Amino acid sequence: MNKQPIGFIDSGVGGLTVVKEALHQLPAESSVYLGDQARLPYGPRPAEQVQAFTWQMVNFLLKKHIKMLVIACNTATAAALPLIKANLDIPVIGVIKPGSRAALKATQTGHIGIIATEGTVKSGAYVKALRAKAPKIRLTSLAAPKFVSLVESNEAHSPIAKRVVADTLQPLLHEDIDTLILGCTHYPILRPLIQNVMGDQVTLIDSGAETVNDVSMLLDYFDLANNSGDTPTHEYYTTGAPSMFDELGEAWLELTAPMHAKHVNIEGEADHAMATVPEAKGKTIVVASKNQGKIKEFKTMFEPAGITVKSLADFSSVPTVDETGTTFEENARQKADQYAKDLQLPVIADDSGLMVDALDGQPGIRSARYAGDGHNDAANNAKLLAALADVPEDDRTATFHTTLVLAKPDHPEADLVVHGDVSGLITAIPRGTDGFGYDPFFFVPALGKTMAEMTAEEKNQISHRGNAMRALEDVWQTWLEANG
Ligand SMILES: O=c1nc[nH]c2c1ncn2[C@H]1C[C@H](O)[C@@H](COP(=O)(O)OP(=O)(O)OP(=O)(O)O)O1
Ligand SMILES: [Mg+2]
Repeated sequence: MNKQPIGFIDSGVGGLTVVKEALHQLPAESSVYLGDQARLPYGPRPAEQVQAFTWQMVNFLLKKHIKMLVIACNTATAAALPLIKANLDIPVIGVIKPGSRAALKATQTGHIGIIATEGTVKSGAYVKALRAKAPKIRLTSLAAPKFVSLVESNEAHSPIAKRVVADTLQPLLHEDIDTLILGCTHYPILRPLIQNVMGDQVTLIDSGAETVNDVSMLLDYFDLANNSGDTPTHEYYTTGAPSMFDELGEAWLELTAPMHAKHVNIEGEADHAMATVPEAKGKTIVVASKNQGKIKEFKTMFEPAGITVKSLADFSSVPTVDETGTTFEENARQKADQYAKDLQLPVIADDSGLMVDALDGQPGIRSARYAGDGHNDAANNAKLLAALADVPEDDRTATFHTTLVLAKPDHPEADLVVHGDVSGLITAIPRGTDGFGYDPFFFVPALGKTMAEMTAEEKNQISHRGNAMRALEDVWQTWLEANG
């Protein structure tokens, strides 16, 4: 789960056709949009220049901490997608492959038309993408260079637009194409005119809208979707005049509130890949644990800050540290100090457990070994249920506790130590399938759920581990930085 925005770039307002579909299909996602209207159109420009301009847009959006980049412009996708993809460590999506896929799905006759800017047509990107999947497919490409300026000058509904669209598409009418790819994200704004000229028998493919299917799938695949429940935010930037952008944007996105795009100058941005992108990149912390449930939770907490999280699973030869202490803190310190020494890396250790009031605080520091040595959540849970069999619902109060110790190699005196708790009730029947350990039995009244019924984010918001991390606030980042 990730609340950061998705970034969209285009030469102008065309990419808003992709945003429109994203608002519809992915209403929980935040977005940041940049249109390079000052340097539009991109279509007639040499590929090297489109690459340089695209990098400037990308470098601007990276500072907005985007979690994914959509190149919502066919010309930029054709010129720069592989380059940008190879240099960023966030998912990067172009509009050409999704459009091609949808066209192959739609065609019955096996003859597809493509209208696009000169740059896109010249690149052969659609032909390549379509032939890679269907070598024998018949393709007819046509450059429609005037369409972009019609849209950008807000002429899409004028009689001039009607004439230009009819004249431009003339050569396609003698072809027996049954599917036409709108290979520029500006073109869907002219869709009714294009459909009218081509006739109802021709299926129009909106490359940008198709792209949102890929965005949606990749959010799931990389576990990046925003399921925080927070209201999403949408920011719009243009290198041109915001008033024009707002007018076109509000109409196209059918916004009820004013748009307020901001003007930006991106000419000072690097026109190539930056050596270092997000801050804190390259910082690594080792979760000194073998418990996959804990490791996953720490990843959710650290990774949005650009920290690489490793665990003992990545260092199979490191000797196991026994928990011989009599308190959570002693155990957490033992684990943190020894693993930091052995690995010569900064580590975070967690010693945690469940304290049930009706059992005088048991199983406590023995939570992992409650039903005997070895880690067996099922046996531990079974023993807990048996121990509470005669305890009425209201008396089944309990507390989860954690002590976290962050240790630097060979400097135990500099350890950071924090504690966190959460109270709840032990249920008589397990509920939910997420989480780990005692989660299916730990009911949190405030949320009306057991911890195994919560998303990772929900659990972090209220859990002992989340509370302990919050107690460290920004300190841990400075601490980690100082580790070199
Ligand atoms: O959020 C939690 N949700 C459910 N159960 C939890 C949680 N937090 C701790 N627990 C349970 C698991 C284990 O039975 C014991 C911790 O024992 P503890 O020694 O700290 O961890 P562990 O042996 O599983 O892994 P390791 O020592 O490698 O970090 O408390
Ligand atoms: Mg343990």
